[in-house]
Formats: sequence, C-alpha cells, structure tokens
Amino acid sequence: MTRADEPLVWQVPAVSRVPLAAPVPTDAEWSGFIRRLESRYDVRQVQVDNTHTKSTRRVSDFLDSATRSRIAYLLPTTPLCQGAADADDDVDDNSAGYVADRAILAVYFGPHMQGPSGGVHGGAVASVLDACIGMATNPLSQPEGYLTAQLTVNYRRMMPLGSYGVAWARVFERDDPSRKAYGIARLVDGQALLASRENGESHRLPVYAEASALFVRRKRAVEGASPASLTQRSRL
Ligand SMILES: CCCCCCCCCCCCCCCC(=O)SCCNC(=O)CCNC(=O)[C@H](O)C(C)(C)COP(=O)(O)OP(=O)(O)OC[C@H]1O[C@@H](n2cnc3c(N)ncnc32)[C@H](O)[C@@H]1OP(=O)(O)O
Repeated sequence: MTRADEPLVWQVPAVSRVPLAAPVPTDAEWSGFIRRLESRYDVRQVQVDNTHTKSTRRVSDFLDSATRSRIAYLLPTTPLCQGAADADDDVDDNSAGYVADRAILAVYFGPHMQGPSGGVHGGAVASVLDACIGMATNPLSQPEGYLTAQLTVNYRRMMPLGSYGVAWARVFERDDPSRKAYGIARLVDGQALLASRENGESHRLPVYAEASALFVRRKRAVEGASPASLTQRSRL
C-alpha cells in the first residue's frame, strides 16, 4: 500500500465529545418558551400545511430534523393579507399579495448541532440566520419567491450548546424592478431576551451572530416546485 492509499484517520480528542448534557427540551418546555415569546412580543407561531404536496416532510425538513423539531417560525400578528401592500408603497406584495418584512425564528441548539467543543456549529448558526431572513422575505416559501443570493455572517461569540436561540430578521429594502431584497438578522440568547423583557431592563443583549443577505426573486418559478401554504392565516 502506498502512502497515498493509506486511510486517513483523524483521532478526535475525547474532550471534544460533548456528553448529551443538554437534552432536548420536552414538548412542554419548548411550547412554554414559544408561548412566552408570543406573549412578550407581537408575534405568532406559523404552522405549515404541506398536505397539498402529498408529503409528510416539512418545509424546513433540514432544520427541523437537525433541531429535533425544536424550531419555530414566528411572524408579526399584523395581518398577512392580500392587498396589505397597497397600504405601504415601500413594501412589495411578493406577487401573491402576502407581505411580511420581519420574522423571528426560535430554535434550541441541542447536542446534534455541535461544532467546536461545547459550541454550536457555525453552519447551523448561518442556516438559522438565513432561514430567518428567508422567512421575512418569502413567508409563504413560494417557488417564485425570493432565494438567498448572498449571505454574510459575522460570528461575535460562540453560541453554547444547550442554548435557546432567538433570531430576528428584517428586510430593510426591496427593489422590485430588479427583484432584490436586502435583509439583516441577529441571533441572541432566547432566555436572556425573555428575562430582559420581563424585568423591563433596557440594556443591550449580547449578539452571538449577525448576518446580512441579498435575496433575489427568480425570473421564473422552477417547474414542479410547490409552495408551502401557511395554515391558521386568520391568526396572522
Ligand atoms: C417548523 C415550522 C416550519 C415553518 C416553515 C415556514 C417557512 C420556512 C421558510 C424557510 C425559509 C428558508 C429560506 C432559505 C433560503 C434559501 O436557502 S434559498 C436556497 C439557496 N439559494 C439558491 O439556491 C439560489 C440559487 N440561485 C438562483 O436561483 C438564481 O441565481 C437567483 C439568485 C434567484 C438569481 O436568479 P435570476 O432570475 O437569474 O437573477 P438575475 O436576473 O440574473 O439577477 C437579478 C438581479 O440580481 C442580481 N444577482 C443575482 N444573483 C446574484 C448574486 N448571487 N449576487 C449578487 N447579485 C446577484 C443580478 O446582478 C441582477 O441585478 P441587476 O442587474 O438587476 O441590478
């Protein structure tokens, strides 16, 4: 066997194997966290109905499985309704008339998202920030809607495994003729966020990561792609 044929064995130091000391929150703990977010902020969790795709897979199957379903998309309670764009010339109606220019994504970073020892993988953080801006630009996940064209992530602090994260995103500019939307997102510690809100403290929360993104709306929808539909629209 030549040296080039030898298998490359990477000895991972035992210390980098984080025990499952950060168990995934129970259903009750997780929904309690989401309900607290909903009651402190003017947002409601979005439920996804994929029945028309005849699939049991969820829209964000990748993040859903990575987080063991401890992920929730929340949108402002302001009605997401047809014609809402008429009231605000600065907001594009995204072709189908549903608008949202901000979104919140709550996620539990459990042991399955480990990157560096004890910390969350940077790719997982980037995915969360991207999905959050995506939700703000394309809340119905429409195939003719906006897609990520560029994403820049600034990692400011290592997100510890076992954290509740809250990302919020805002689309700050839409340029309809060129089909572009620019958005930003920030990731903070969810428990610290709720505590500071509930204690009425106004100090700035540490930001773990922030992203800026360019989303572009395709000229044509990809054939065969089906949009997800939001259920409980009346709640939004
Ligand atoms: C548990 C409960 C679940 C609930 C759940 C609910 C929903 C949950 C939502 C999740 C939300 C996830 C959201 C993830 C978002 C993705 O991950 S999207 C996937 C990753 N991105 C992609 O796959 C995009 C791939 N790229 C493409 O499809 C195309 O290249 C693009 C980006 C759409 C552009 O398409 P195009 O129509 O050919 O655009 P084109 O006419 O060439 O350009 C238009 C303009 O944009 C500019 N542009 C285009 N591309 C670029 C670029 N890359 N860089 C710079 N400028 C560009 C052009 O220069 C042009 O500018 P102007 O000349 O008009 O000034």
